[in-house]
Amino acid sequence: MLSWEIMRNVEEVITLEEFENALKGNPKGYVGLEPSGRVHLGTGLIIGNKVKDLMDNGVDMIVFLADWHAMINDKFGGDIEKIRLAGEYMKGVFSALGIRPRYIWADELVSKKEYWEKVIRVAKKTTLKRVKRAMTIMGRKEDEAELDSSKIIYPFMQVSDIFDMELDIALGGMDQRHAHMLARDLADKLGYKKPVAIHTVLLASLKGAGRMDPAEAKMSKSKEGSAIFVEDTEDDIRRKMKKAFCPPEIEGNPVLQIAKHVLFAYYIEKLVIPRPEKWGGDLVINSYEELEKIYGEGELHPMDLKNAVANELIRILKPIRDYIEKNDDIPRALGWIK
Ligand SMILES: Nc1ncnc2c1ncn2[C@@H]1O[C@H](COP(=O)(O)OP(=O)(O)OP(=O)(O)O)[C@@H](O)[C@H]1O
Ligand SMILES: N[C@@H](Cc1ccc(O)cc1)C(=O)O
Repeated sequence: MLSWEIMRNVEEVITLEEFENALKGNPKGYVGLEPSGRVHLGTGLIIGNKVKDLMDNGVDMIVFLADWHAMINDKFGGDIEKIRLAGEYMKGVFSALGIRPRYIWADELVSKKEYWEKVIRVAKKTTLKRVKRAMTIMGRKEDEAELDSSKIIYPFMQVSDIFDMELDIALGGMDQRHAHMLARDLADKLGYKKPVAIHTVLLASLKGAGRMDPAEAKMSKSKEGSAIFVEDTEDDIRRKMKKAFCPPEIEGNPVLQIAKHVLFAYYIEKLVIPRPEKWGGDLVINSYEELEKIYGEGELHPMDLKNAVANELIRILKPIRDYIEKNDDIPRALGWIK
């Protein structure tokens, strides 16, 4: 039986049976990150905490710092030195969050001839149409390879990373499923280990998702105003929350999503909504389900919800802010703080 902890925030597992079997051995899993900049709630607290859940269940977890992939994807204008600094910074942030996995840089894999053999073998078994469709794993649309065809190589590399590290488990948000499905389809054909794919929910942009595809409307560091970063100051968090989209509906409400997938999933058992005595005094909500019910019935004002969520985020993220204040050399070198 899979525990609640291991399944929280997981949208799909392919397949559950393979996952249960893998956990009986000493499975090796990974999640890949482009060390391309700052860490937001999605990467830090949804993915980061899932890495920890898997480690707590005996999975040898690797955080793969995809420096070469970030170069292909034009992060820091393709400046590999800055990308490496950003990777070192991410390690520090994860450690401050209490997440201490093993780290492997893509640079270690690409230095081997056998790695490039895998890239070619994967490409030989993949149609151009399928690899173009897979470009959403790098936050790009199909036609973005028209002017820069190096982008076509990226999905082949991501699949080859999985094969090269002989992984049992590949973790990522729902936006990574094209890579994992391709790896699963090709594993048997090419004689490599077939990974179990675990996909987490995607936190929506603070601006709201509307009817957009969840992968396109996700909280992302590349989309201005969409994200709360784990190192945001108290003022940043309050300002962003104030502006956040918070409709009366539950569906597609980014503030409720943070309450559900970050706060109640990992950090709190009750949410206290501070309210003046004349409006009934503080409201104590004992579960996410209760919050959804009260909010859905219009019994809780969006502004009160936003304030309560902001208060909790400020408290949870305090260790990260303390860490950054003491270790600001990389953010300074990268020009994030002056
Ligand atoms: N909003 C989100 N909610 C949950 N997980 C996310 C979210 N955004 C990204 N992830 C996951 O975090 C991992 C790292 O993603 P990535 O580095 O692309 O994040 P990002 O900040 O959105 O980057 P970029 O904006 O440059 O595409 C991936 O597994 C991805 O699925
Ligand atoms: N495509 C992932 C990063 C990644 C790179 C290489 C991998 O092997 C895995 C993941 C992202 O954009 O977040």
